[in-house]
Amino acid sequence: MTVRAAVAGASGYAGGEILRLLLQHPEAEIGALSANASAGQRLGEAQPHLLPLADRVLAPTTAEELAGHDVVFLALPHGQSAAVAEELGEGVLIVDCGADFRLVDPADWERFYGSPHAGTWPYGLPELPGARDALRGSTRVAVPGCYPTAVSLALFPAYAAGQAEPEAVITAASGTSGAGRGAKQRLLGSEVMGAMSPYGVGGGHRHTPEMIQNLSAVAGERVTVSFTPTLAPMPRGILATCSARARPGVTAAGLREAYDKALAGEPFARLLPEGQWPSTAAVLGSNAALIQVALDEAAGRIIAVSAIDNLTKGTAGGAVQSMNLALGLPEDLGLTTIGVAP
Ligand SMILES: NC(=O)C1=CN([C@@H]2O[C@H](COP(=O)(O)OP(=O)(O)OC[C@H]3O[C@@H](n4cnc5c(N)ncnc54)[C@H](OP(=O)(O)O)[C@@H]3O)[C@@H](O)[C@H]2O)C=CC1
Ligand SMILES: CC(=O)N[C@@H](CCC(=O)OP(=O)(O)O)C(=O)O
Repeated sequence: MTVRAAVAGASGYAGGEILRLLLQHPEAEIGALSANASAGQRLGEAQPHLLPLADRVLAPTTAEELAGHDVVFLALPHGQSAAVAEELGEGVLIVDCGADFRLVDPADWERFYGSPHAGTWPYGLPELPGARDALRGSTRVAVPGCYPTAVSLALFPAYAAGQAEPEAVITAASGTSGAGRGAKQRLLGSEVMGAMSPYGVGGGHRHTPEMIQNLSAVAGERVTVSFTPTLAPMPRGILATCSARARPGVTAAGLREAYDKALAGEPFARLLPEGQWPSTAAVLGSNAALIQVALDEAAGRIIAVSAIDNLTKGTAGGAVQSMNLALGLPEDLGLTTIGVAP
């Protein structure tokens, strides 16, 4: 089965990572590549690491350029996907890496993104209960945000087993590529190198409602989330440290059993051996999510930590994994858990 794929936003970080993965996917054939201000340029100017595509010229992002493919990946700024998707119509698989179709509640969308809600598509985190079945055969996929990917994978086993109280406190460090390519003052080398800094503190980060949505669906009750993101001086990677009060009677052995059960057979979400903790260095360029959990008995809290590559499992790898499911291909086709180290 040959899958002809177009990538809109091919000059960006997410688009570049999708192309890196598609170049290694045995069934993918790369069709149209589009961008905005860089339309007309060679892809090699924006993505010098993608040598086989270096001479391909970026087209403008229009429905005409993106038509005639089996799958269209949208790696565009928030709010740009809905119009393109509507013009492409039914009958083509659209995998949206933006936030436009992730949230169920329009009020959440309007509050955090400030525009009318476009709708809700099947959510591209197959590891969550029920998500894999919803993705099979779907023609639409909403790829999760990078932080919600890391956090949901770290905590859902505790909520699925009814072991955590419905309040989670999360701190996550992200590499700077999470912010995309656009110039932003807080991302200047002189600001980022040698420093770690929080942002979006106090419930203001737009990924908070997405985490609440995911964890509440698994818990069967509303889970509150206090989320503090921090920017780390590295290009890629997220390390999420998540904590929730343990329900009475939870033991370290019972907690580990719950994680073992929830992650059994998962090709990419892995519970590490006891005593070994996740590190972003171990997932560089890999689609793996490494997870570890402990019970802090003195504090009565569950501590779950996950590491992902924000551009791979956190975006493009999750997008390709979901594409495979939607098209009936083996879920792990073209994806790897082998990282690059040191
Ligand atoms: N970076 C990450 O870790 C993650 C990103 N995502 C999502 O992926 C999407 C892309 O992010 P990212 O690659 O980081 O961003 P970048 O800023 O690196 O890239 C944005 C891309 O969109 C294009 N573009 C910009 N404005 C428009 C427009 N008005 N119409 C059409 N195309 C446009 C740009 O083209 P040009 O270069 O020509 O301006 C570029 O190709 C976002 O929705 C982001 O939320 C999701 C999860 C994680
Ligand atoms: C470091 C950094 O700035 N990260 C981005 C999150 C990137 C991401 O995954 O989010 P979306 O797909 O929702 O844009 C941020 O905090 O806004």
